[in-house]
Amino acid sequence: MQNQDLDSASGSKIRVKGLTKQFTSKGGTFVAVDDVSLDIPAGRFFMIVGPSGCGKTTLLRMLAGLETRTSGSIEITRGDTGRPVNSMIFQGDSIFPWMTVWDNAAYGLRMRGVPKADIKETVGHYLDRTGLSKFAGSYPHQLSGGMRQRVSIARAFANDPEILLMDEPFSALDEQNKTLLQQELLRIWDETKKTVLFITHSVDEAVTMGDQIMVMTAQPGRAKVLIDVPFERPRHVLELRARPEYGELVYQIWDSLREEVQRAQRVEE
Ligand SMILES: Nc1ncnc2c1ncn2[C@@H]1O[C@H](COP(=O)(O)OP(=O)(O)OP(=O)(O)O)[C@@H](O)[C@H]1O
Repeated sequence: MQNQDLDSASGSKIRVKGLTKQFTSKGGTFVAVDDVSLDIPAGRFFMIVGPSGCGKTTLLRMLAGLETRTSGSIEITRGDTGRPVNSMIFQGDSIFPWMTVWDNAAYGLRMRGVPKADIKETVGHYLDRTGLSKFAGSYPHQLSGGMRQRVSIARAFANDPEILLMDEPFSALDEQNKTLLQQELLRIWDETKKTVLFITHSVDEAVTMGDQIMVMTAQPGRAKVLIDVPFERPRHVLELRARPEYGELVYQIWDSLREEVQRAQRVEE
């Protein structure tokens, strides 16, 4: 099933209605994502938090067109510029191990036949913004995990998609690297204001990065609550986390998430 194009006059970048996904396994049929509806305007940094197994990745994969949907609709606004609809960044390595940093970052643009001079300018810009210029000729195995995720970020932004889909991109990183990459992503995002859907397990990450947070229920994954994040941009990660209002919002979201995490644990037991 193809995702449909959305009329740009509607003001929505992504509109999802009644999205549902059932999987069938040996044990029978179960509902992974249940009747999720979303209306996300262009330029929103939209976060999805929920307990393990609640269908976050399945939801993102349906938006990326990598997973069919059982019912419901997905509409995404597209310009007529030939840009890709989406770029994805995963938790693990989403870059090609046999390509240099430069070639990884340039991949999407080359595939689209973008003129060489434009590729040079765009890739040079994003390698600079991610601190990778010196490593342009390196291969992924020569880089740390944090640097490999920077390559993914550079590639995704260089690709200039309509929307960016991120599935726990920093969850495998240590705390220091995670904080650094969150700050870098915020800085790069501020320049482009792309529409982002970002999955995380971390309430802190959701509040630090997002404009709006959807908390999902334990399986079957439904939209439990939508919470606006009122903090101004540009954001400084550490300064933001020191603010009392930040702690209050984290607490409020945890309150909503706690019973879902407990419910998910009971399902697993
Ligand atoms: N291809 C598949 N076939 C059968 N079941 C699947 C498939 N993909 C996912 N599932 C199941 O659907 C449910 C939701 O999975 P999903 O990966 O979307 O959850 P998640 O919220 O992203 O989990 P986590 O936070 O642990 O990554 C899980 O029970 C998972 O086992």
